[in-house]
Amino acid sequence: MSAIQVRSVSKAFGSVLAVDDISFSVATGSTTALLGGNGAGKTTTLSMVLGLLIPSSGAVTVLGEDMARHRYRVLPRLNFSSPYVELPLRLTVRQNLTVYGHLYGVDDLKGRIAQLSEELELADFIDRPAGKLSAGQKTRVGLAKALLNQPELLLLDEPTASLDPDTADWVRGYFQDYRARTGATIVLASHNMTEVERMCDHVLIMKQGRIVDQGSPTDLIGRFGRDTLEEVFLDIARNRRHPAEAVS
Ligand SMILES: Nc1ncnc2c1ncn2[C@@H]1O[C@H](COP(=O)(O)OP(=O)(O)OP(=O)(O)O)[C@@H](O)[C@H]1O
Repeated sequence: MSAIQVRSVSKAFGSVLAVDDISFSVATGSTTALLGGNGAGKTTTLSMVLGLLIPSSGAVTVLGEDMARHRYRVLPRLNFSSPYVELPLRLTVRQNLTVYGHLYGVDDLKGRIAQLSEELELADFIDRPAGKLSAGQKTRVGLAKALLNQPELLLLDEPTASLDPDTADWVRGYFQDYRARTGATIVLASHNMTEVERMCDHVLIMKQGRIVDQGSPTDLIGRFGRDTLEEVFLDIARNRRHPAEAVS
């Protein structure tokens, strides 16, 4: 079964068509990447999957539920992190996690926060206001918030943005382990192609609101006659669509 099915979905903001008639599905238990240049429509797509934005047309099914009709049934089973969503800045990290934990109805919330604090190394700043954290510390708190309810579906918008290479590497390993342990489905939007090659079984490439290519990293690299996903990304961004054109 698919964890996500998106069928003929478009989203317009006034005259801007941010997402233009896309269809795709995400296999349960997979890690899928949503790639594309700035403004390609990735965040808009993730927001529609989360039910934060309503499509202008088309249908989104998440964990078997139609998001237009039953999104409240499915919201407790998913979660997300985004560097663009600020947590309340005056609340401490612990207070923030407590508020979100109550919203998600987490059992043994104190224990869960202690566990995440240890796993994501939040102890040094857990009683500091969220507004007084470094960018990398905020990212880690956002990831802890996203894991509070042990989601079956995790949507990650640039999960390693602002993290130093060592912490970013550790976070990637953490999510791979989380998926292996829980069978969760992960969808991530990322500009880091090495991260995508390491973590993802499937890649959806967006450009100007449309899905222009998809496949496993190995499949895409092979079809474009390239060595890395970064080179494939550049070929697509620069309209060098065929392997024969791509070798220059
Ligand atoms: N609320 C909004 N009102 C008007 N236009 C919007 C709105 N949100 C997004 N857009 C436009 O929709 C298009 C897609 O934006 P989106 O944020 O989905 O892209 P993205 O692929 O996530 O880009 P980035 O990599 O820069 O984060 C862009 O042209 C953007 O300017």
